[in-house]
Amino acid sequence: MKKITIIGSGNIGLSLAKGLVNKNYCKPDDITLTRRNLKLMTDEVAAGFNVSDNNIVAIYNADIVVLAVLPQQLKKVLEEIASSINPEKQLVISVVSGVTCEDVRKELGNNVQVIRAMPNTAIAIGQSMTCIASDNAVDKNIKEVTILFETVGAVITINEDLMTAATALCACGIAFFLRSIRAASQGGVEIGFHAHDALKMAVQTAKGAADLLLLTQSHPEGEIDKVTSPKGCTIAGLNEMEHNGFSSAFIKGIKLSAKKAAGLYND
Ligand SMILES: NC(=O)C1=CN([C@@H]2O[C@H](COP(=O)(O)OP(=O)(O)OC[C@H]3O[C@@H](n4cnc5c(N)ncnc54)[C@H](OP(=O)(O)O)[C@@H]3O)[C@@H](O)[C@H]2O)C=CC1
Ligand SMILES: O=C(O)[C@@H]1CCC=N1
Repeated sequence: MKKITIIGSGNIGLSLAKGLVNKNYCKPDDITLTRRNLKLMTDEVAAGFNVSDNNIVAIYNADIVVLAVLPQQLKKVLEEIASSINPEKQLVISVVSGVTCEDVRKELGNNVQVIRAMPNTAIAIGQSMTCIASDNAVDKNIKEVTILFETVGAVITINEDLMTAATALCACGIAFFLRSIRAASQGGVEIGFHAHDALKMAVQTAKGAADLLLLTQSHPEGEIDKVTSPKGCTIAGLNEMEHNGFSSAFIKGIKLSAKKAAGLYND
């Protein structure tokens, strides 16, 4: 089994580690997690992961090195590990937003194979939408990374210049859908349900909507047409939402996130 070192064990680094173990891609002992504040890793130690606050030592035996620190923290990490990476044996995966494969190679060396991956936090339960891209990785490595991320969700390979768009739509996107579920539950409370019931009803309704599209490959508007009875209450609510800018707000939010994602490295 390949050894994986994840540099930066925050929200997405940990979600990835947990997802890979939950889906039996590897055992906790195959994964080394790093962060500076090791005191916050007691749960991960108890779960059997290797932990370290020394990135150089942590990557020594790794086949795959995953970069999962904030964009603003990356340069320091790359400078630190540059002379310890072995381009012949080690593959680098970066999930860092707004940082190109070339940016990573500028610090690590031109012969290092770098693949960018953009997952979302549903990776912890094997339900990520992950986009991957590379400008220099060989097919064998792309395939290996595809298989890794397919064990924890769906994967699409895209051109690298679409990576910030993928960040907005999928990685940030999960927050947008979560907020819409929260908003639906708040509406539910106002029309008479207790909060926990309203949330459960909103969550299952959202899941049903997503599964309808996934399982039948139908178009959202086709499914909406089936709900909106003439002169009915659905079209009344839907049109009220649109008059208040629902679709427009969503689209504008995604566009702003994509713009912001592109500039994070030098922020
Ligand atoms: N959150 C998300 O949903 C997604 C995030 N991303 C990208 O993933 C990256 C991480 O995001 P996120 O997990 O949210 O951020 P977090 O702040 O939650 O995690 C970053 C982690 O990096 C650690 N860290 C910082 N500096 C170092 C260092 N020098 N060596 C080792 N570890 C270090 C921090 O711990 P400590 O301070 O203890 O060192 C922290 O645990 C970002 O680039 C983000 O753009 C991509 C897709 C989705
Ligand atoms: O908000 C962020 O910047 C990160 C990148 C994608 C999801 N979270």
